[in-house]
Amino acid sequence: MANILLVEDDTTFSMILENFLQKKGHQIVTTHDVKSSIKALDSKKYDVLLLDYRLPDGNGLDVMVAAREKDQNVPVIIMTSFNDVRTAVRAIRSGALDYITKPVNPDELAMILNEALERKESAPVKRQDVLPAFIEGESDASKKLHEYIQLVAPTAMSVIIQGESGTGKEYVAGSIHRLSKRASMPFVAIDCGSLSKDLAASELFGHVKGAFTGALQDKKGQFETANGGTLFLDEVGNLSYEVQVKLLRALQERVIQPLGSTRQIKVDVRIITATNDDLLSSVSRGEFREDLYHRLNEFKIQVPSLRSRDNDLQVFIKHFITLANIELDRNVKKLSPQVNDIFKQYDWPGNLRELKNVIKRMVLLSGGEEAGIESLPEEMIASVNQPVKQPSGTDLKAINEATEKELITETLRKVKYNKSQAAKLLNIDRTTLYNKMEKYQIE
Ligand SMILES: Nc1ncnc2c1ncn2[C@@H]1O[C@H](COP(=O)(O)OP(=O)(O)OP(=O)(O)O)[C@@H](O)[C@H]1O
Repeated sequence: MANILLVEDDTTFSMILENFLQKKGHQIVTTHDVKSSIKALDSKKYDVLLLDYRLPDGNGLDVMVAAREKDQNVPVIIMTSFNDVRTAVRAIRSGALDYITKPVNPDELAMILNEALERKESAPVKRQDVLPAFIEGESDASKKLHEYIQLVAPTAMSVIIQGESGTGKEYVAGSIHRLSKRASMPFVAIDCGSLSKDLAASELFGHVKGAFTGALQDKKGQFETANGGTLFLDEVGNLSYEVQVKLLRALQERVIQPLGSTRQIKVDVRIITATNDDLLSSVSRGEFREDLYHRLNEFKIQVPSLRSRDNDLQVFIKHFITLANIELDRNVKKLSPQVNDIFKQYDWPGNLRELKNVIKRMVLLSGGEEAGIESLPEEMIASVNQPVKQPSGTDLKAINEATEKELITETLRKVKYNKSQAAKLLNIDRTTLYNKMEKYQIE
């Protein structure tokens, strides 16, 4: 039995979900907008937050941020329409555990909920003693990636791993650790995106009893836990300025000081960080310390997007089918040729994570040995089959906007979503590009 906060503005759908979840033995509190959800967070601790993305007075991420601020670091599942999958990807980037596309399939929801409840104990810090299987891929981009991993792994260098959401940055970090001299020591992964500002310092450096309200006993920081091994800081750009200062000191002087303590603790930790964004632009905006950036950036690895990994798609499809078969006790052997075609054309904004999720859903819904098009979300099929619709008639403004949107999307795709390069090609400045991306909801 879990305590679930369900936030959904469609009251009929909300009731259906509530009934379904109650039948599974869970206790549900339902709210329909951001404001009442934030109130509901004050009255109770939840095990999972199940949040619709679009809400009348904001969106699901607003509720997630409020929860983090109230120290409710619970798993968050975002419900979104397939067309908003890019939004879901952004949600994962900001610390949500998973997303589910509407229309919600009950079996899929039950599966994701169970996973969330299982993982609840360990979020946002994961200590991995056994790292999962790492698939190398066959494309040129993969070969280059592995060359770099092997090159940097045995050294003591700090590494920044850059790449779109879901490309496998944490997997790359784990792989570096496994191939390093520290392999027999801990690998600790921290998702800085899901840590509230106050929590981050205590999570990293620990605290002593009474250091702040709520510090009821001494707590060891993850720096100490990872001593001798590797500390992986995902979404490092989200750390507050104060924590950045403390982190720099820890790296330069190799000592940490738990909050509220005068004790200095020696630590020997290799730091690997990951970011979705270009950290350098955060540096130029003054949001990320330049000295820390250089200390972290002794070596940079760019993880390729799935759409640029050519023949790797087939390798990963096979791998994820095997994983899903084991987990769901199914016997799917392959995807139908039609599905394969769609997969090749689709642009996978959520990269490997999205592929894994889509395949898991297909395996769950397929009874036989071949997963067919009927187990794919309809909108995914539509997104591949329908080119951008040009408005017809004489509405010049609408036609111009549609053309502009298509050109920006196409250019971004061409330069693999490098916004500086896209802005240059489009002959506009970056701010204009960002504004237009926002206007046309291009992620
Ligand atoms: N090389 C790989 N071999 C097997 N599975 C992989 C590999 N890389 C990624 N995956 C799968 O893709 C999923 C996403 O990977 P991961 O969490 O490492 O991405 P990420 O880039 O760190 O995401 P985010 O930007 O959201 O932090 C993982 O759950 C894993 O299942």
